[in-house]
Amino acid sequence: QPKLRLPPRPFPSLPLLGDVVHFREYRRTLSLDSLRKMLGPIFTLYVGNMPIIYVTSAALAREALIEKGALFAARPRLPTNPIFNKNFRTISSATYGHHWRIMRRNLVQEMMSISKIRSFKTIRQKVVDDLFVHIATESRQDGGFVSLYPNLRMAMFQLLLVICFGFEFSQDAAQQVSSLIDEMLKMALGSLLNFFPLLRVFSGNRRKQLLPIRAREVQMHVSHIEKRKELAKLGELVAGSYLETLLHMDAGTNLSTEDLVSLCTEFLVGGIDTTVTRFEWAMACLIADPQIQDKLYAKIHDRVGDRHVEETDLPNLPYLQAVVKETLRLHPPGHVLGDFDIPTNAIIQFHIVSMSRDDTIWDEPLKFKPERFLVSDVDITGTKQVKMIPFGAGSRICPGLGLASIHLELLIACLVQKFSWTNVSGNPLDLAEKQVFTIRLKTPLRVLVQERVTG
Ligand code: HEM
Repeated sequence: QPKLRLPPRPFPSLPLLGDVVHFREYRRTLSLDSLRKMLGPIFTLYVGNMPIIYVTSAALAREALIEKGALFAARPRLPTNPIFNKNFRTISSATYGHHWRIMRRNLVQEMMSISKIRSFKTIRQKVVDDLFVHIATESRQDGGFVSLYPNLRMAMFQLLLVICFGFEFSQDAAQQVSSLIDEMLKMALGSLLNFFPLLRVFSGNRRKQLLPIRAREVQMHVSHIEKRKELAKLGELVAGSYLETLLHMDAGTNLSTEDLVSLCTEFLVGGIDTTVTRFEWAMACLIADPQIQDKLYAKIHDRVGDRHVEETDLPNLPYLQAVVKETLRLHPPGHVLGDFDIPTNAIIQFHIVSMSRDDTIWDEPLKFKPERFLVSDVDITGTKQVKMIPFGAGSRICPGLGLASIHLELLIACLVQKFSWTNVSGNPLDLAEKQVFTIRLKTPLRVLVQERVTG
């Protein structure tokens, strides 16, 4: 192999191990941020014999993702991927090519149009009403306290399962899907096999662990597909589900039952944890700064009065939209965006928090300040400029952006309108982060809620 001219690196790495022995040191003293200050906006770290190139500047991200988008639209074929993604047939794992294009087009055109998103309004309202009941019941039973994350996650499962399969799930059935997806995510993420080719002699063991989980996933979703068939005969389906669009796709697409299973799981994984954890961050920031929470409540009240917030109110609530954007800026779902194949065996990662917390772009970048979005119009898709790209940018930008924005805005508006949220621990709210698929709060929110008196 010709010697690569790679971006600078902090240490000479050890044979076979790469920089891995330095990782504890990085974590203790050298954050990626300090490496950026030391080495510049692009640098290389080695894990095993694989170079990982970190891009931390908005300008370089724009050049790569927008100006040279096609080059960065590929995805690496990591050895842990094929089982859960059915040989790279899902949208997120597919190679940039024909299959990816038609599957993505189906998702965007058939599920993400404004009219389609609105068509699920009734089910969203029902999920919000059920959530109110759960929160009120839990707070009565627990001295006014509520654990937000589990309530929110269950609500989001109930919602996305209907949009995905076209019928309502009982709490138990939704819980079963949620537990299996948790198990899959734990097994699929962060495998050392991806980075240390020598360890691949052990990949047989890993397959043995993954295959039974995959078998349960297939069995579970096949039973959902069968149930959908039965309900269709009885005329009892919610029209327009994701599964329905997949079943109506051109026969030339050749989707097998296993493909359908993987695509439905992808829809749920893509749409649930990303949104729920952003929601938890938003609430944490509103609780940590009661003045912002009060201001948001007042803006909602000014606009809608004592009736419930409805989806048609959302475009008229700019401060709510600013709260959502500020949450996505300060707490995007991951610190790095995707792994992109570039020539040779290198992986390139876009370190998106470096951009959205960059003090040359943002005034007081670490402060939660929704007002910043009221004075300037920031494009969060990266099309006009890259300042923050929580949904990615370029050809592989998140296709669920519109749906996720409605879910976040609606849930925050409804919960802030209905309840006031307080931290009564006497200590400042702990906003430390941890990564579990997405970045979430290390200490889950358990806070005091009080129903607001209206009228
Ligand atoms: C707050 C919520 C969400 C955030 C922050 C988010 C963020 C992201 C990000 C950063 C990517 C990777 C982009 C890349 O690799 O360049 C992505 C991809 C994707 N997301 Fe989302 N997402 C959210 C909600 C959703 C929803 C609601 C759905 C669908 C129901 C969804 C489906 C997908 C899919 C299918 C991909 C793969 C796209 C491709 O590779 O072409 N996401 N998302």
